[in-house]
Amino acid sequence: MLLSPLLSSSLLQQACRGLASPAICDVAFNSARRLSNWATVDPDKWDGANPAHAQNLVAGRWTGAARSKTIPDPMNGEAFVSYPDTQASEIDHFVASLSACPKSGLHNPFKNPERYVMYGAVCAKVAEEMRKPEVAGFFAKLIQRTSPKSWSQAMTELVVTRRFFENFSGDQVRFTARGFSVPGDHPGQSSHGHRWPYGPVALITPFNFPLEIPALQLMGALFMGNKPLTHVDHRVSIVIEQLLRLLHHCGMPRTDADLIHGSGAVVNELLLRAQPRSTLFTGSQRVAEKLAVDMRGKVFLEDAGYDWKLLGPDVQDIDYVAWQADQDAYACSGQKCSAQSLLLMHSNWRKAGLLDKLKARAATRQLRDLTIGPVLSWTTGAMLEHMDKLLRLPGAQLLWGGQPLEGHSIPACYGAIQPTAVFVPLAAMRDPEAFKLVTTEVFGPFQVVTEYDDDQLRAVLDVLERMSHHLTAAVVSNDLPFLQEVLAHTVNGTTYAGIRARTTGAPQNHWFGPAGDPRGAGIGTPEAIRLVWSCHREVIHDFGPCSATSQLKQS
Ligand SMILES: NC(=O)c1ccc[n+]([C@@H]2O[C@H](COP(=O)([O-])OP(=O)(O)OC[C@H]3O[C@@H](n4cnc5c(N)ncnc54)[C@H](O)[C@@H]3O)[C@@H](O)[C@H]2O)c1
Repeated sequence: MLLSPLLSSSLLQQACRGLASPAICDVAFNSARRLSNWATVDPDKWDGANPAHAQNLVAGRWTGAARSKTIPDPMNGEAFVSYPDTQASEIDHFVASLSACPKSGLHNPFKNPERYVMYGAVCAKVAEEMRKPEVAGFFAKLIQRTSPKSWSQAMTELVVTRRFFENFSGDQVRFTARGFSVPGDHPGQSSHGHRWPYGPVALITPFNFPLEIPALQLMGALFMGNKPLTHVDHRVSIVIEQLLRLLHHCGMPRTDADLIHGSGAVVNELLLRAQPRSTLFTGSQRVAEKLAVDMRGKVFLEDAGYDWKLLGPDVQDIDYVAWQADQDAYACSGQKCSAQSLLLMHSNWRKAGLLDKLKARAATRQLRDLTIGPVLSWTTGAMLEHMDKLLRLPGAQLLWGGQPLEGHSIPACYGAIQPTAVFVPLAAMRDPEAFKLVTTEVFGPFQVVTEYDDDQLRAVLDVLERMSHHLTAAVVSNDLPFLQEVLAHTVNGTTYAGIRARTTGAPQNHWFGPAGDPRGAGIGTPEAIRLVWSCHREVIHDFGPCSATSQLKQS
């Protein structure tokens, strides 16, 4: 694959101009001048010579730390963000701020109910701001600079976030906190189920969706009356900081949420000391399992994504299916927790030429427009080493890719490889070690492809049964008995079914989260918010009258 020789901020401008409408691009690069004074980053002048300076937020005050660290620009290695490198010795304020929130929360159905309405108004105002092209462009640019992805992917993240704010405008926050009542046994008695806050809570999210994931979870926590301590991966946390500044501008009380930049280890120490009553963690399986132990089970988890797509026997709309498969595997350089990691195709699809179509699509991805780009949590060497191990399995072969990207200045701490696919025969996956290797999540532009015949559906279902994580899945078929069979024997929390099925997408209008684990969280919808950010409290009203007969009946 031939790549453009220079990659820096001008490359990002090309990336934007390559895909967005001209009007949106112009505002994206002239946004800072027209933003209100809440923003502290100017995307027009943001580079190593003019780095952004991130700040922590604690008890309503923006603060720093004794030391600071810098983040390399993923496109050229220039130190383009400095952030407070908060040490364990500096977390007292955070502990005190979180501890100041009572278990009954900042609001609940009996306390400060006007705050439900207030958050509906804040959402309406934020949505209004995000509809302004200069604000949309500002956030899309921040997303693209910190977690490089094509302009259309960055803009989609902004749009999903904006629609979420639209969804929860007006009375929708209080409707989300809706309870129920059941008539009692005698006059004056009725039982009422309420959605109750946990009070002090924590929220930890990764780098790949710097705006959408923390924004949706942060707001869910706030809607239900909690006080969240927020931590987003330090490589991208400048984005949520800017959103918090916009939220304050739109009327959110400054003391409602805290933000800590910096290392996960310090946040771990902070959680141990502050003991939030619930923690939502989105990120790797390794950290998820550690926090589950450290927090004695008081966690909701959205962890590793090893997601599969099963192409049924009925070949149709092959160009659409190829386009969707390419998007699912390689958009955002494969750094979506919902990315297609394993493609299981019925042999009819191979015969119809699907692999050639997929290979041709992968070859059109370019660094120039960020349809392929830096990988933030795997180095080039680690991804290629993993590929080599897979290629040593019996019958394995490289389908496409498998080379480092060339002609760029992406720093060596990050990865950069071509969109890659390795074929592994279904039979090879019977071996437990091979299965472990095949189902290791590579958080980059990497997928495993396999093939099955009519008489091998059981073997396919066995592979799916043996997987440990069940986030997204796609069953690409309009063959109803086939769909029925597969859906009946699988468990993924977000499963797409039908010829248009995908593994990625995660818009604000449907549940997104794993299934098959009682700790599994969800994001975005009223049901997800109720599950993750509130618990059930039953209040039984029993006001009387207390007649002599009712005393007799009880004895
Ligand atoms: N299931 C989902 O919805 C979802 C969504 C996005 C990403 N992911 C997963 O995230 C992973 C990619 O992100 P990563 O590898 O950078 O994740 P990671 O687990 O290393 O980091 C995630 C977050 O945890 C923090 N952290 C790290 N160690 C910590 C500790 N000991 N205590 C508290 N916080 C700590 C980090 O600072 C970061 O904010 C992939 O596995 C991907 O599938 C899952």
